[in-house]
Amino acid sequence: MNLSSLLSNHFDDHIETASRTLDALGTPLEVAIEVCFQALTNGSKVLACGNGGSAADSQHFVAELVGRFERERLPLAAVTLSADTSIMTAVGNDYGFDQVFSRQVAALGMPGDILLAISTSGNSGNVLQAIQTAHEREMAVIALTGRDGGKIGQMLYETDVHLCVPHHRTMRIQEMHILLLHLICDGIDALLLGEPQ
Ligand SMILES: O=C(CO)[C@@H](O)[C@H](O)[C@H](O)[C@H](O)COP(=O)(O)O
Ligand SMILES: [Zn+2]
Repeated sequence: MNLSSLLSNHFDDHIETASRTLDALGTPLEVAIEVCFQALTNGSKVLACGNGGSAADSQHFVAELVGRFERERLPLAAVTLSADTSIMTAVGNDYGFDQVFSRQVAALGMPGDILLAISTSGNSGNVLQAIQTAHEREMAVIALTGRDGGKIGQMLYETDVHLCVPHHRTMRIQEMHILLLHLICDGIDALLLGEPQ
């Protein structure tokens, strides 16, 4: 086992994937920033969800909106749907795991709000149900996926934003997702505060 070549292959693949992601997703990423900016400055909010590493990513993103990213600004309205263990266990236990996010979207989501849905496969049942409920609530959806976008890619509306990372490995897709989420934060700050000095 040559660890050094294993690691260097990862770095090479990461860099190459970042470049392909910019080519593939630069335009929809700009749209995602505009959609978030419009909603957050119009009194609407972002609800974010995902499983496993994507649950952590949704919390990370929400923390940067409610707290701050790099510069001082007003707090922005965002809630993660994967952090409340009482809701997760009660809804999971009483209604099924597929409803742990959709139930919260039904409770909190208003027309004009945004659902930020994260799934590397695009096939997690609870994320699919959250998107369906968001559509019923007249919310816009920003979906972060990978591979071929899975079932999420097939259920999004034209007005939604799909950021599908062009890679097949979960780890690499997640690495690009956190980059995309940081760039959404930076883009929102640029629209709110102007270009960084
Ligand atoms: O972080 C990782 C793997 O890097 C895992 O925790 C991963 O997020 C979990 O297996 C998720 O359940 C995968 O769900 P999804 O991305 O396919 O929606
Ligand atoms: Zn992981």
